[in-house]
Amino acid sequence: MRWCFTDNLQVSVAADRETALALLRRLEPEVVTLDLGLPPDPGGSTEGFALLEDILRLAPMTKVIVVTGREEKENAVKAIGMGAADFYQKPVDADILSFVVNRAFRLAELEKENLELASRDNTSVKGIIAASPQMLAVCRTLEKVAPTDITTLINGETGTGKEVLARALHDLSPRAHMPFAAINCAAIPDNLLESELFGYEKGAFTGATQSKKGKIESANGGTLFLDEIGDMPMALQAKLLRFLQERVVDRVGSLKPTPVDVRVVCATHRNVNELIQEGTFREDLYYRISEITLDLPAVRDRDGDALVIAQSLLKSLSKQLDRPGLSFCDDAISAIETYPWPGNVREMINKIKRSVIMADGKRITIDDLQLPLSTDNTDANESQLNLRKVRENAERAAIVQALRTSNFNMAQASRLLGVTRPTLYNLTDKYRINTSVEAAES
Ligand SMILES: Nc1ncnc2c1ncn2[C@@H]1O[C@H](COP(=O)(O)OP(=O)(O)OP(=O)(O)O)[C@@H](O)[C@H]1O
Repeated sequence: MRWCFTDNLQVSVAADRETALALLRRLEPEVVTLDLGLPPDPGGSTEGFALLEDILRLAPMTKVIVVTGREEKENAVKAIGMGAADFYQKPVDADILSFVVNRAFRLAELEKENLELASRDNTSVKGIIAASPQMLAVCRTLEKVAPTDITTLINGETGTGKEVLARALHDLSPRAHMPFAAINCAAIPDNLLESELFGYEKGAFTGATQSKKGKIESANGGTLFLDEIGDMPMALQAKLLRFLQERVVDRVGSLKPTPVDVRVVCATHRNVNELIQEGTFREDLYYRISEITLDLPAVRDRDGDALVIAQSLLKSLSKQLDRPGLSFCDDAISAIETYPWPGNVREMINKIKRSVIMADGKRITIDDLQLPLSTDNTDANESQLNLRKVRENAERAAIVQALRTSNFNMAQASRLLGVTRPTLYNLTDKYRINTSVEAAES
């Protein structure tokens, strides 16, 4: 088969599964052509499929082209289903095979470029510090939803940033220059919520000496944020539903409906489906408010975000409290990474504020943070492609850890790692490590 390919391709040939895997580990080929008929089952396909599975497990980016016999359409379909990039039927035709192989190289190249772009990607949503894939996905959805007028429901535990997200939806919308009015439905007594939301006319009740606009009207042209919508009393839910359907408000004590143009964003930490089952939330209202739902993950479910948010909060809070030059000690870093943060970002703000005030020296300890000592010993030993990958992963992890420990100070991090600053810059370029906390904040 060697002669099918042009001189600019390096071709290595393996006659069995073991040799093929050894070559895969040593050479990390971008493209593999795989004949399913391998010994000890040259007439069948079991060994070929086993090898396909091994290759895709060890090096999932490899483009595998399965070479099958003329009558083996089923095998070709099965291989593609397992993750092969393409298939090719024997007998070998040099032109067609080199075309298929070149196409696979192009695909590999495009995927690599894509991955690079994605790894550079970061949230650019104002007020949201995040670097985890989970939050970046939320931010991408938010950017798509923001310019529309669609009624959006944000679900998330307390302190996850639902209000921050609602403001971002407003700021990224054409309504950004108009008002953003927020009301917390759980914080206002039931008997006052109606007049707060819908406003009232003079004389509507004792003490109503003047008419007053409600929150809905004050958001006219902009965005109305209804926080803790799950806590809205049933009687008001009917009135809100009418507003959402007809886009007019009836002030308390008025017979004349007023048209209002607002985009509505709601949020809750409660499970609305359960509330519907219990009979405390109207199902028809739920469908109205959840044209799109955004599920905000808890901090513990965002890979790597806890420390990124903590470092950024430390920076802003130490500035605010006039305690410059503070950083977390190693134990504190591990504790931040492993603590489950039940109160999410709000709890983080409180704990870090306390630690900034309490720290005796320049290093913040777990006691300052009032966090338990981490007992985590991660690094589940996954099968890795080869020693170079193991080294690279370890090297990358050590650099990231040193940068975090030194609060992204390159000079300090290079001292911790025992390398020169230019070497550290080369390494962060090589592993495309973001060297500024600000990049995750912007
Ligand atoms: N990703 C984030 N980056 C930076 N700050 C954040 C982030 N998420 C939340 N915050 C901050 O955490 C605090 C709590 O956020 P927010 O009030 O939006 O949470 P919430 O989910 O609406 O909480 P609740 O359910 O209790 O109303 C705010 O001070 C907010 O600025």
